[in-house]
Amino acid sequence: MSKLQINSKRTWLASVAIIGIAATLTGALAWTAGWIGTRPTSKGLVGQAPASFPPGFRRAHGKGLCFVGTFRHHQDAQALSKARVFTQAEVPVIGRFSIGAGNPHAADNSTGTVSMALLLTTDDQQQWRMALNNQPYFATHDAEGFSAMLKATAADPATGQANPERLAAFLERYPEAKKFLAWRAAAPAPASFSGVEFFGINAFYLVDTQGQRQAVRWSMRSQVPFQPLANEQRQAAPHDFLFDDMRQKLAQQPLHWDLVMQLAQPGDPVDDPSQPWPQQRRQVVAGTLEVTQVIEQAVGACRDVNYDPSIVPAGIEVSNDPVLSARSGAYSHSFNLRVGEIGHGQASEAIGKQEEP
Ligand code: HEM
Repeated sequence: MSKLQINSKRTWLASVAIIGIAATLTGALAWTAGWIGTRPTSKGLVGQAPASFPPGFRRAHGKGLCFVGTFRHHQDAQALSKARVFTQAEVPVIGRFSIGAGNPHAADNSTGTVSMALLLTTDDQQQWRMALNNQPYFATHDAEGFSAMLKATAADPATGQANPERLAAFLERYPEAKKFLAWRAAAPAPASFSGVEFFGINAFYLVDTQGQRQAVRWSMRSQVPFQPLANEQRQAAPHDFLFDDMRQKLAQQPLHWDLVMQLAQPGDPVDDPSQPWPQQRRQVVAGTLEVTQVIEQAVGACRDVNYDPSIVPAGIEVSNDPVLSARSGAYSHSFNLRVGEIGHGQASEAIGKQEEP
């Protein structure tokens, strides 16, 4: 056996190489875990949400109402995708209406964001999960931009307004956000979930029986007209007006939304959710959702669902949109936290149980 020569050049070179490899691996681990650098992690993204709410609730969109319904495909969808949802006559749906606020006790007029989440399960146990908002596109091209926008538009405690310098610095880095902020300022608030069009925002691919892939973005377009709410009415609206309206409407009759696929053309930006495709792109109605009943979220099946939009069945594929993968990580982190709190008996309110005396 040869002896280790401490003073030899080879030994030193080998030591330097080993230290270098160890440092690179440690750095990579620290970066992946989010200990160093500015890359957003799931923990960091969820950490942006207000934290002082009761345990067991979603870290974003905490206030919600479960619903059940049925999805029925339209024939036109079959040419685009081989997914089982487009051949099975009726697919059961577990859904959720929510508002954008994190606080499960927020007033319904506290945010302009209203949302729909869907879980479709076909008879072969494949699932398609979606989480859609009333905004037609995302503010920024990546998830860092989402965090940066929350900080840049937060009210300065001294003035009650966004800090103009911080906002200008954000817009210099994310100029695409200007059109989103303008849209948000002008968009009429909804008087009801029932007339809202909900957008999936991120792009996906539909895959047909021949393996052909078509990039699409989808929305759930209501079959009843949008009802806008004037500012003064909105200020005076009761605390739970949006959810109470759904409880009342669905006690009378079902509501319907069409699943609309917008088809990209070559050159349309597939992986940037801040860039909507031209209005005139072909649209295909792929099916209709019938919502029949709402159930309170503390006891409804939607409570323990993680509506991760990257869970899609065969016949649908995710795109490389970085916001889609960031969402998947953030939802899973939020889900693990809230289900952990329920599992540890810390979340009596979230599961509708009285506190033990
Ligand atoms: C970087 C971007 C985003 C982040 C970090 C983020 C974060 C989150 C988190 C943490 C939750 C709670 C998940 C749970 O506990 O189950 C959530 C829920 C939700 N998000 Fe996002 N989100 C992002 C983008 C979007 C976009 C683009 C949309 C719309 C297309 C959207 C729509 C929703 C909806 C509808 C829910 C409620 C789902 C439910 O009812 O369970 N989010 N989001």
